[in-house]
Amino acid sequence: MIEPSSIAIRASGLSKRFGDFTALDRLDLAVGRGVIFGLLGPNGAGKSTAIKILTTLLDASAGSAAVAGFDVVTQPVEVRRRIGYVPQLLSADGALTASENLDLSARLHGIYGAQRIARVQEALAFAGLQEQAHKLVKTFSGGMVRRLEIAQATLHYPEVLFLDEPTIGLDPAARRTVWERLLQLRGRHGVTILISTHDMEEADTLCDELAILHHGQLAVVGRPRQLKDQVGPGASLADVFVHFSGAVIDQGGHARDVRESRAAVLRRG
Ligand SMILES: Nc1ncnc2c1ncn2[C@@H]1O[C@H](COP(=O)(O)OP(=O)(O)OP(=O)(O)O)[C@@H](O)[C@H]1O
Repeated sequence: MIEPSSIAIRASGLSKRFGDFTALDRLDLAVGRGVIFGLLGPNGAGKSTAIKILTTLLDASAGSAAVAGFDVVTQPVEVRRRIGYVPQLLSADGALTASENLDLSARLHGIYGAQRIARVQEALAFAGLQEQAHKLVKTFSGGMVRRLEIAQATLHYPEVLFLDEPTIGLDPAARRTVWERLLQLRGRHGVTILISTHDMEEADTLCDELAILHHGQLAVVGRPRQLKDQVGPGASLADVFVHFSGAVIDQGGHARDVRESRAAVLRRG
């Protein structure tokens, strides 16, 4: 049993209906501080909907949620001050340089003067983009853009970071670099991280705990090891996913084809 004060994200009976369609159905979650938590589920399972409600971008139809100790409905400003959010679609501006993007994020978070200059430098170092600081983001690889976006989302030192499919469309090396950055944030700053992912390796190696959503409902929650043991001897996380969601996994270990995703920087050209 986790002590209430050490819970960074709590959802109770969280539901979302779009007309007659129920996208999220009475979701209960408790994510401890400093945990890297993965949300898995087939396309349309309700992962992004849950993230949008927890980040105050969408109102729930029923239930309640608290992030960093504040209610997402009654205290949205307090929640926003304490979270970072990396959305599924690109959020960095391709027509600006890395440095300008970070500067903009700092201003949006009310960070000014010498502190802003220092934070931007720190963020460039964190993203490994010091040498590209003055290059336009539209010239960056997908991995560089993602590292920049994570740096932008953490410039104000959030307690909780939400990432919607952070490594989708990235090559294995770029994906690992993103994982390293996330582990660094958790290790050095104790940031709680919630990610949605279709990538079984990411879920297995990066996440401390996982929840599998299916048709908007929580199918199962637990540590990767526990979930594999629950399914049977020698079970992989892909087996766990198929067992609890009934969905298929492609040959790359992904729960769906992601070719269409993140057409990346091209659309900014
Ligand atoms: N604004 C909306 N209006 C109507 N239906 C919506 C809306 N947003 C989401 N949905 C539906 O709700 C369901 C859950 O969508 P959601 O984006 O949360 O799924 P997901 O698990 O994140 O899927 P994916 O892995 O494809 O990103 C889907 O069937 C989607 O079509």
